[in-house]
Amino acid sequence: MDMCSVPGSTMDLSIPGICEGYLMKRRKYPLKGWHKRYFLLEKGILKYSKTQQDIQRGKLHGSLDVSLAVMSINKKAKRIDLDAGDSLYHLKVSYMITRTPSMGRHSHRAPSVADSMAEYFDASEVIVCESSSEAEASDESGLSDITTTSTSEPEEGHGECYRPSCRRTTLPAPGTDNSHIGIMTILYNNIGKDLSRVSMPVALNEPVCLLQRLSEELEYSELLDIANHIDDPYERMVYVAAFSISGYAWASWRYRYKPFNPVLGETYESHREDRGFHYISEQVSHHPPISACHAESENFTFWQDQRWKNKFWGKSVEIISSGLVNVTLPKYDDHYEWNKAVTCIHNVLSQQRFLEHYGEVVIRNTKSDVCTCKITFVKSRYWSSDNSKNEVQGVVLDQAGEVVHRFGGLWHEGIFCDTLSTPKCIWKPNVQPDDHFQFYGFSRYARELNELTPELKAVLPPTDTRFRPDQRLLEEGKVTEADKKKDEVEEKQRERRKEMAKRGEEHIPRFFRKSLDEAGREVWLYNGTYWKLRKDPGFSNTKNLDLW
Ligand SMILES: CC(C)CCC[C@@H](C)[C@H]1CC[C@H]2[C@@H]3CC=C4C[C@@H](O)CC[C@]4(C)[C@H]3CC[C@]12C
Repeated sequence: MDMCSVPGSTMDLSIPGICEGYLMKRRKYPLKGWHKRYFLLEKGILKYSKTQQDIQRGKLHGSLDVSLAVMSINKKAKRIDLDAGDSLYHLKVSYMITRTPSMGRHSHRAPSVADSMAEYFDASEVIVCESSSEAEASDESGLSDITTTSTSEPEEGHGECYRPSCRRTTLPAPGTDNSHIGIMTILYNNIGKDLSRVSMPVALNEPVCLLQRLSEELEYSELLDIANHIDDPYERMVYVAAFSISGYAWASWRYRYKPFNPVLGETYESHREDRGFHYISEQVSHHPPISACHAESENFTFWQDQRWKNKFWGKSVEIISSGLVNVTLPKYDDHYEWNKAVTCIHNVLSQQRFLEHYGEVVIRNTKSDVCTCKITFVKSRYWSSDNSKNEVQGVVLDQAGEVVHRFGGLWHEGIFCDTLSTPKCIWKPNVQPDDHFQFYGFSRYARELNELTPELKAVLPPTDTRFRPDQRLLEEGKVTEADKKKDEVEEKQRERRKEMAKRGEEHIPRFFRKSLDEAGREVWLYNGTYWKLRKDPGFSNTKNLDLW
């Protein structure tokens, strides 16, 4: 693609001239499509605006230092991808002219697709929602309405204890510093390989696995308990939406370690009497990795199968999940389903790493079309101040598409809705423990996930993550031993696969079965046997997989 050629020889080492002209720039997530922008590349700095006049007037929409970005050319799509670490750009050529300082301006413009496309303003790309300011989301006065079970103080003198306060509040050992580990080197040594097959040093791990992380999406299950008692369908939707957003809050603290990949057949249960639900999950496929889960309570059922793809852009990784989340509320016979936002690990190779969610999440009630909900996780603009970070905005729409409720806030700070009869904060994350940095950025809830009490030990199947030895060693701070064990666990998994292949057998998950949903998508559904078997005859009396 001859985008910018300085007349003369290819060996011309003189300072390149200014390149300028119109390019098509992919619109910010989630708004698909392209819009035309005027770009100017001078001394390695790429600036852009809506028009040439705007550039001249210094009215920039953005600028970036190309020498610090990773550029990749997608010939087939005729696209240039620029990963600046803090943000990702996708550009397409429509027409570009070259101007060297000595040349006059060639301001001819070729007709292009750009002309036929609708014009959009960057600023109006997001739904403007008055109620979503940071100030309001963190307005203490509005917060008294939230009911949280997890922050309530324990009652004194309580006999049998399953209150959150009786669970452990810290981990046996703090996390070790892993900043010295060269992820670059690991990647270079594995060029061309499927990264999910590359064994990473355990020091990059946190002592929970993806099945446990999936269960963290239920940390704010009280929002569903509330939703199951709201007669008004629009208001009910607001609470379901807040629940879907609450599952993203961990990202502002959990960017330094990666969870363990569950081995095929690994299970994880979470029996939360204090919260009124029981959760079961299983790794049902290894390549591609798929984790299925199912939770039940008096007030809701919750299930999903998590499958995702990674896109590495040079500095950042985008994680695109394809499974849908499902929630039913028995009182109103509702069945909600929604997609997931994209999670981006910015600057994945460096210490400036941070996570961002963006994209549009649509919640539908498959049992009724009274209302739908659209949530936008706003992609932050790198040139704007920090307060646009982590913004999320949503609307509940009626059948005619009219807005009934608006809500918004920041996914790491809280969600406020001012269209309810009493405007209020719908959700606010629990306060992080003071020492969270030392302990992998774990919330109180996350610290409880891998706890193995004697009572649990007696009833869990041996495939439960809590028995996974390498993860346990890491939790205890024994990194060297954990590393060795991790190799063994992975080797054992490979052996098992080989054996099965030899026998021509296919792995059959134990608690989930493959099925098709109404839209014909492949889904994994709970087969209803886990809690029954646990009770009778008990997992110590059943045949279980030997995973480690
Ligand atoms: C190189 C390493 C140490 C950097 C840390 C990477 C961390 C931040 C990455 C590794 C694996 C990632 C997870 C992989 C899969 C999913 C499922 C998706 O539906 C939501 C995001 C989520 C939960 C990702 C969040 C970010 C994550 C935890």
